[in-house]
Amino acid sequence: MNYVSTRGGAAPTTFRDALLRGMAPDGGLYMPARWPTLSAGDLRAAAARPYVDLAADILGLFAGESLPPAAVRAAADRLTGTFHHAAITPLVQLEPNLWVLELFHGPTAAFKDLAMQMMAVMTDAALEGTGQRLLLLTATSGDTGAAAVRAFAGAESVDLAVLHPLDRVSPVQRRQMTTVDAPNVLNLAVRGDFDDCQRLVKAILADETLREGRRVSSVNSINWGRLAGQVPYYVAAASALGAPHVTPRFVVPTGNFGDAFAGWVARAMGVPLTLIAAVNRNDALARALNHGRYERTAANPTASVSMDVQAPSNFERLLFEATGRDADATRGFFETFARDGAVDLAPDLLAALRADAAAVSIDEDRTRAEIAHAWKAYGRVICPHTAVALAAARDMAREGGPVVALSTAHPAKFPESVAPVLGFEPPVPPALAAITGGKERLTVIDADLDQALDAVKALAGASP
Ligand SMILES: N[C@@H](CCOP(=O)(O)O)C(=O)O
Repeated sequence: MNYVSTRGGAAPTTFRDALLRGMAPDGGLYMPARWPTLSAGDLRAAAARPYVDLAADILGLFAGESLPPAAVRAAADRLTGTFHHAAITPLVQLEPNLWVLELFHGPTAAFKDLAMQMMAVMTDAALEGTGQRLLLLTATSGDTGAAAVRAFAGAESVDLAVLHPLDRVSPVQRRQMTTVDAPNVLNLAVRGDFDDCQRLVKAILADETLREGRRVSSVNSINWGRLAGQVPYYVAAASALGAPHVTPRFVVPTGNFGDAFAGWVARAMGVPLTLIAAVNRNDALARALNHGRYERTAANPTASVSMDVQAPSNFERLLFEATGRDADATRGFFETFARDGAVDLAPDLLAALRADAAAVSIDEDRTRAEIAHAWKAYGRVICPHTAVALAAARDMAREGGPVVALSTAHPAKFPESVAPVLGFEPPVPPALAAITGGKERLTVIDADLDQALDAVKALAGASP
């Protein structure tokens, strides 16, 4: 299985190399050269299989021969030891046509653990025997950073730099990242928003001087390894609902569009499903799909902090596909976007994008109302991100056919948003029980490439 860049200027490469690069050297994102397929029989069987078996098979399809099969199997098996639910991703029915897919039973109580735990094992395998050190970078609006710190803190051959927007992640998310005392982890709190952090990560990845003597990659969903690890739960859930004979709608709370794009991938592999991205009032994606103009604005703080994203990285993958894999058009689009901050979508391109995904924006009042409704109607305490998805999903369930809202994080990560609505604090799950005290370690920087590079070079022991 080969991987190609969305911008067409990088040589095709392997899964292993894509994993260890994070982004293609031409600034594009890696995509499989062709989509592996699941047969109708695979889909019928998936629901009855243990999640880790399904995950191992799907990861194996993407890894090809570039990683030993035993490493891929060990990556999937890691979920058994680290998740607090036997089903790993339980699907829970709320109403006749409405389900939530619980993705928060991992060690940091967010869906990011599903792929991140597997990436840690695959990364070890990819580095084995190379004698190389790997510098990993991640931009986070809260959940990815926590999952990355948990997965890579103390890793022998890895350094990890996590950039989060200062004061714009929840206190629990921040402490999950900053109270871990590991010499290979650096937390940078950036005066800016998530998009500034992601821009800095992409710029650091492009810095050739850092690459002397080490590999440099990212554990954001720009890395294909992250997306591959998020495909299995779509397959498992669709199969449980009757695929291939049923076409469920998945409503995905969306920030960087990685989770939603993993759903797109499942469909490309043969899973019948419809994709709806639910965003908060940071609605660049919804404006693009609904009004035809992709425009970056500063991110607004919301209760669903992890979705405070206005330049979702994986829109590039969706656009690449919607252009019929036209790398020149994709490169041109994102160069214009980087320069002007806005691009109008041509009618045929917009139609192709709309055939792939829909998007709805849920405001803060509806988010709070949905948290209240979920408690009153179902006795469930949900996080603000889940509330954004569930608000949209409930509307759709009335139209008929199965609708699944992805429940991406545990509410105890966001007590400051949930408690004022419900009048009580969300119960704390085992994964979060230990995160109350502890000294915090973080360095505050401006949204400035030189400051970020200096800090990252100090972590990696590179010459300034
Ligand atoms: N929602 C994210 C933002 C980064 O997303 P990713 O899936 O690209 O890592 C977060 O919580 O950090």
